[in-house]
Amino acid sequence: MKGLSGSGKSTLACSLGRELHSRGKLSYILDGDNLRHGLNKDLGFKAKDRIENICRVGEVAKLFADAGLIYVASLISPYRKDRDACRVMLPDDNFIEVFMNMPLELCEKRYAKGLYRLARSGKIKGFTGIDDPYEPPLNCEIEI
Ligand SMILES: Nc1ncnc2c1ncn2[C@@H]1O[C@H](COP(=O)(O)OS(=O)(=O)O)[C@@H](OP(=O)(O)O)[C@H]1O
Ligand SMILES: Nc1ncnc2c1ncn2[C@@H]1O[C@H](COP(=O)(O)OP(=O)(O)O)[C@@H](O)[C@H]1O
Repeated sequence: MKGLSGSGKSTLACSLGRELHSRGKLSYILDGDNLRHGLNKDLGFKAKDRIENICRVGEVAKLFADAGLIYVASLISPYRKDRDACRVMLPDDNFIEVFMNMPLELCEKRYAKGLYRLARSGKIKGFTGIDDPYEPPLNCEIEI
């Protein structure tokens, strides 16, 4: 799942995880926001750190896929180049890119964490969708 904050990535990832569980499939959700508390806690939001973040999640996803698990990666993943690098890293039938194509205004309205407000007022710099870019995918399998 890729998309702006508030686009519904985590919500959909959780629903999918529950559905897979109910069908007896072993799955794991790799949520960007959560991984940033552990595996990726040394990373910030400058382009270089986001690239490293996405690369690491791609590597973990590869391990999960090798172990026969279904992974659901839920990250903003704003740069096309890094998403495409993950696509190359993972076998074709293991990679379904889902783009949560929600208008920024709707994301901003739904987002409960208050970060858009801080970004709008300049208290947070480099917030995706406000003063950091989001490059929409050109070749995703699913667009919502
Ligand atoms: N500057 C800036 N830009 C974007 N997002 C920010 C920023 N600072 C903190 N946050 C919080 O981090 C969450 C996104 O982390 P990700 O790992 O998915 O981002 S990325 O893929 O590396 O771009 C994101 O949460 P969700 O999008 O709701 O998961 C934000 O809560
Ligand atoms: N399909 C939907 N319709 C209405 N509200 C939604 C939908 N999906 C998510 N939400 C709500 O929008 C907010 C942001 O969703 P979330 O999954 O946390 O987004 P993200 O992980 O992309 O930041 C949450 O309050 C969530 O309950």
